[in-house]
Amino acid sequence: MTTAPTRTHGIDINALNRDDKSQQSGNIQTCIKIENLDLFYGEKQALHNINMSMPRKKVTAYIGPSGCGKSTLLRCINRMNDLVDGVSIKGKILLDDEDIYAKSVNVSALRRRVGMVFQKPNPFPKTIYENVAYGLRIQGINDRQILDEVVEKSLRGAALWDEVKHRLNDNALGISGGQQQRLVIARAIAIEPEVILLDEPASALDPISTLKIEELINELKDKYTIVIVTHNMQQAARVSDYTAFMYMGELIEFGETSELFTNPTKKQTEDYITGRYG
Ligand SMILES: Nc1ncnc2c1ncn2[C@@H]1O[C@H](COP(=O)(O)OP(=O)(O)OP(=O)(O)O)[C@@H](O)[C@H]1O
Repeated sequence: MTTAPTRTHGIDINALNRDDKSQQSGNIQTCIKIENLDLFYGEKQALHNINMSMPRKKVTAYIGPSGCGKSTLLRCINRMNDLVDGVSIKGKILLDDEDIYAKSVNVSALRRRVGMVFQKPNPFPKTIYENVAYGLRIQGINDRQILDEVVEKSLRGAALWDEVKHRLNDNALGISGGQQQRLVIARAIAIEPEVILLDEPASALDPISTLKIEELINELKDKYTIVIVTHNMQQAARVSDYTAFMYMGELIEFGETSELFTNPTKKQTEDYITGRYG
């Protein structure tokens, strides 16, 4: 009889993020479905026929070597690539069964449903309070009581409240990088999105701040569908339920993180996770 190994390819299998309850129930709903997606920057094709279904209230990680298209694919989910000159996109992305590239879609409304956090924390040069209240204010909500409640709830949701509750009127640029990144997450959740896109959210942070972001991701997935781009395979293994491995603009393999890291079906995936290239 063989015993399952506890470490494979440098990844601690026991540390893999597992959600036994939902897997046992088999009750996994799709939140985002990508169908036959091609993306071109001018003449150059950066994404080739991507197909995947990302489950609701789970964390999906995109991994792969530099330049393979992870950020490009992530940015398609809230149409951030629309802002890049010369981009053309074919195929579909369905959010709750609605094509987000349909002509009728209001892109601002889409971006309220699909929040995004970037690699480098980007708080506005305003107070901590006003950073979190920002999304409500631009919707015309100025009622102090409502704003107070949302600011507190969002900062608590981003695991930052206790650290900043006495300095809400301080400039957000004066807090640490790790705190700024949690503040940006608080700003994103204040408008109650359905999906949160995280583009290497911890790569500019120290190990303790990184750990806090990872713990936060674990808490946030109770409420939100999360997609994270990471260079760090250990991080993907720790925080995600599903992992997509990309290579040269193609989706090579997508599946449960615990499976993909321990039992990849494609040789390219195995080569990457064992450090043979990338
Ligand atoms: N705005 C742009 N204009 C032209 N080409 C671009 C643009 N953004 C990305 N690319 C190209 O598209 C390909 C995919 O880039 P992308 O940034 O999505 O990869 P990535 O996997 O996220 O890389 P990294 O891990 O280095 O951030 C690369 O060849 C890149 O040079």
